Amino acid sequence: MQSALTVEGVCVDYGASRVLRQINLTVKKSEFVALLGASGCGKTTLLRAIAGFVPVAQGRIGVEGRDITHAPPEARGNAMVFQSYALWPHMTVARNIGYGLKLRGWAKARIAARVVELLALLRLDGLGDRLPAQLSGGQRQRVALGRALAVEPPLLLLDEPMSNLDARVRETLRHELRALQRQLGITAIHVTHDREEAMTLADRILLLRDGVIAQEGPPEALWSRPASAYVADFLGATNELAVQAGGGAVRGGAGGAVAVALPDGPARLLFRPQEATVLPVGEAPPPGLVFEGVARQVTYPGGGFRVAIETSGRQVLADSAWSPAEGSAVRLLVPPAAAHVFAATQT
Ligand SMILES: Nc1ncnc2c1ncn2[C@@H]1O[C@H](COP(=O)(O)OP(=O)(O)OP(=O)(O)O)[C@@H](O)[C@H]1O
Repeated sequence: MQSALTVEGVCVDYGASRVLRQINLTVKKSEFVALLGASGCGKTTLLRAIAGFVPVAQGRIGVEGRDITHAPPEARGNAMVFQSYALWPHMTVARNIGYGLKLRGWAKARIAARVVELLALLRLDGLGDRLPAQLSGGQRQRVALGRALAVEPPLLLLDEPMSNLDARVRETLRHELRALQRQLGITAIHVTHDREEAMTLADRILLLRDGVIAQEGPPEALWSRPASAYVADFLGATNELAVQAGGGAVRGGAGGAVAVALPDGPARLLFRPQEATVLPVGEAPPPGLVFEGVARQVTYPGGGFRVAIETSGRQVLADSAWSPAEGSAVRLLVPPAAAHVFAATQT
């Protein structure tokens, strides 16, 4: 099947500095791809290159088989939704949504019917006559989405569309957007620096680091099989300990079976606090990497305890069903599936 979007070996420069290097991306029809990464990694630049606002220094961009590498933005047919909504302030909601259709020469009655349909789809029924200033942030962003969807673009480009909204509205809109995208079979590229947003919305995540792809794949793959310590850390494995084959870490489980394969030489172990456990010293540990440590601080964020453990000269966090006394000896268990191990030489 023809791809909705192909990005091949794309490089982008701002003056003398290259901010995107050799980016390859193929997006299937109806697929939702999130461009994720830390501030300055180049995700907005990539979206803007796809939209046609930023010239491509090298490589090729194709939409539905057409080469659009050098086409002006208006000739690409994409729709874009911005962080700032960018609605016409003097136009009603209905006129904002119908604007693109009017430009395409649709008859009034046909536009009106389509607008009613979109208002219902976006849960904006009855708000068609309001001005943007008379709406909440979440409603404004739905109008912006409606305006973008009205023209049934081959590609919907979303540039941090939820970052101006408060956490609860963002979460609701996230689920609505996902449902809408599935229902309408829209192909979308979504820029975000919010890991959870990317995980919830996307079929596939492209994680960028300093202008190159750090890893690409479905959310579960990045989460459970990060390709590097950088990706693991970005996806929440913020605890780090040094390990060595045959060194500091004790293997747990029956007969001390090797539960986690360690590379030769020094290695970095990364893991998420919520996937580690705290055990009393006397208890035989289940399989995993086990570290002897001291509980330094115990907090109760809700649902269970979170313990700061000092081990091997470092402090790490782990969740715990029980509350160890501060200053007492404990064991930290990192189960096999939670242990992300990388050679220390890798960056
Ligand atoms: N117009 C510009 N001129 C020169 N350099 C730019 C320009 N726009 C962005 N940059 C630089 O290009 C790099 C990538 O920027 P980009 O905006 O794509 O990052 P981003 O991942 O979207 O970050 P953020 O999440 O902060 O928006 C950064 O180092 C940035 O400083």
